[in-house]
Amino acid sequence: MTATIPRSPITPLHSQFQNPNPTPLFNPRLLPQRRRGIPHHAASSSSGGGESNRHKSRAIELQKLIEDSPYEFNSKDSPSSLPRPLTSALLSNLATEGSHLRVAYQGVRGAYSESAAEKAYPNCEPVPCEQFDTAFEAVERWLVDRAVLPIENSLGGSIHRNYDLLLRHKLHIVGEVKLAIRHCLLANHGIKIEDLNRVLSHPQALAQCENTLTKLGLVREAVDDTAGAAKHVAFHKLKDAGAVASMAAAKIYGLNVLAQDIQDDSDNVTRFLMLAREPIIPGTDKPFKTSIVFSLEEGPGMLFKALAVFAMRNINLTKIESRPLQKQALQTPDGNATVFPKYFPYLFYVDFEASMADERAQNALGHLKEFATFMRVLGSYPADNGLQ
Ligand SMILES: O=C(O)C(=O)C[C@]1(C(=O)O)C=C[C@@H](O)C=C1
Repeated sequence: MTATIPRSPITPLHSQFQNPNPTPLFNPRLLPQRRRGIPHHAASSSSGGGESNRHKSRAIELQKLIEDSPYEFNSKDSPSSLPRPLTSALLSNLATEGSHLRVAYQGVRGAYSESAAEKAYPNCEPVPCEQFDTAFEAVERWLVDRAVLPIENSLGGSIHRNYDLLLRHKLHIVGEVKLAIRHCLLANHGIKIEDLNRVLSHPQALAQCENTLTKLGLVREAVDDTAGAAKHVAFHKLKDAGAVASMAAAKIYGLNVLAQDIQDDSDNVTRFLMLAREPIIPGTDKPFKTSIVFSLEEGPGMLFKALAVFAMRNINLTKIESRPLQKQALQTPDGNATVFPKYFPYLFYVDFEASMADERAQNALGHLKEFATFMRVLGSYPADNGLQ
């Protein structure tokens, strides 16, 4: 059963954006060229100018970054201070520098995804979105600069919707961030655990607390996000319902914490992807991961053959996910009956531990392309090895 959650006071972005042609928050192509000896291609992607103050200050920030960059030189400089090429370190700093970035996440204030956005881009402005699709669309339409979305959880598994959306949209994975998820059981003040009949939360959160909720005999009700559940319980002053959400959500919505760390395993980690309109330049200066999606002809040993392109180059795979290609039912020519194919066609999503700048990765993908019916690189990005 899905409860209806009232809108946040700061209304989250929803899919039907009002302005069909929103002004880009920062479109490098619209900015004037750099004046002080910066090579054309560097200047065109980094200097300032814009309409709003926010836009201007963003441009100034980026201008300053370029001024501090190894490209800075003037005609009186000695040869040793001639421009040095951009390094991947500089570019990935640009990519992870959070100040003034607007970052879309799914949910309302207090959602784990908001914490993930703040962890990925410190000092960013997190922008709540109603659905995952909305966050993808917000980046594509320049309403925000990045999106941070959950992709898998150590207890609940994959967030399939986001795998499907990665393919449907043209965004690039520019990073990953892992967040420890510690769920609390929240209720209005004065309510005891014994008073509760039901509990509201995001389906992933409910799944991650399966054992505790079963022991308590609570009926689960799925809603869009954990913080939205907390908000609903507080807003409607519910007496028979609690919410599974974060400690942050308890504070924001003024709820009491009835139980802490109710997830089935104390090591509960969600991995989030950082998405942008442009890819980052892959480096080899730190551990990188690459995410791809491909499909194969039906036949014996095809997947084995596909995975062997990595094994034979000693490339470690960190994740494989298969998703049905969404045309499982075929109409007959008369349009009346439905023919089911003998096999469901599948898409395979694979993450591996190598940068696209690594020759082994290029060779592996070149090899895979020889027999894959479709292949796309979703992104090559620094690995988050912080939470293991
Ligand atoms: O509901 C939230 O707070 C979310 O950020 C969503 C979400 C998810 O989709 O997996 C994120 C992290 C947790 O695993 C539980 C829920």
